[in-house]
Amino acid sequence: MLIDLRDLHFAYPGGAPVLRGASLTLAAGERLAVTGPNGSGKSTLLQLAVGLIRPSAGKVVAFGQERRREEEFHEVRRRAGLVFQDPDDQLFCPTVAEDVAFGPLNLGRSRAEARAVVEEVLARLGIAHLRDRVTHRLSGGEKRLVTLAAVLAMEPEVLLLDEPTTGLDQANEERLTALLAGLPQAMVFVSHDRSFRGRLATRELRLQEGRLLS
Ligand SMILES: Nc1ncnc2c1ncn2[C@@H]1O[C@H](COP(=O)(O)OP(=O)(O)OP(=O)(O)O)[C@@H](O)[C@H]1O
Repeated sequence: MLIDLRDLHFAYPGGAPVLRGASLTLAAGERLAVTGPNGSGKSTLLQLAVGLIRPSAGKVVAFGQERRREEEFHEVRRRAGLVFQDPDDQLFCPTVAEDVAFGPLNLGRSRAEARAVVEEVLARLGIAHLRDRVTHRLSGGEKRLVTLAAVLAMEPEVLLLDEPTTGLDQANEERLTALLAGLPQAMVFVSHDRSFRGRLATRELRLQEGRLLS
């Protein structure tokens, strides 16, 4: 099992419980869709999986080990790439090329290697033309594709995607669906888009009243 979330409980400070015994497993080769009403805790679940927040009860097991401390989650975040729901939470460099190169450079790749990865990933996503653009001036859909490029550039073993098609036009949604369907990585993706889920998911879970139901 790549990711194994066991009986997670979670509430934001001062808030009502969001998760009340949520469990999920992700095996190699799976593309698991998570659905559920607005505010049901789907983004919260992805953030728990990579340790950006910690459960009040339950276990996060990732890549064969239980993860509790911050250092234990560093490895999880290297191996499982999270694409945030809001691209502005993810992009922080002046230009697209710098944002996409940041991960590979941080993982110890040389400048030349990082540049090659940037070119390759941008081409795969059909956004080579955005390479030298100023990130914060991109459109919503363009930003989303750049966040995906930034995560794919790190070649994670698992992808965690929070509403990856929001803001994409039909052509880009088609391209993204084909790209994701062709990737070898297991993924968990949150999506309200039924047709996208239908085309990509190998399994679907619904988050309701704090628990995941199949
Ligand atoms: N940082 C935070 N502090 C306090 N409450 C939060 C925070 N983030 C989310 N919440 C609340 O926790 C609940 C779950 O939020 P979450 O974003 O996980 O839902 P979601 O299922 O992803 O929703 P959507 O489909 O609208 O994206 C919501 O009620 C939300 O308002």
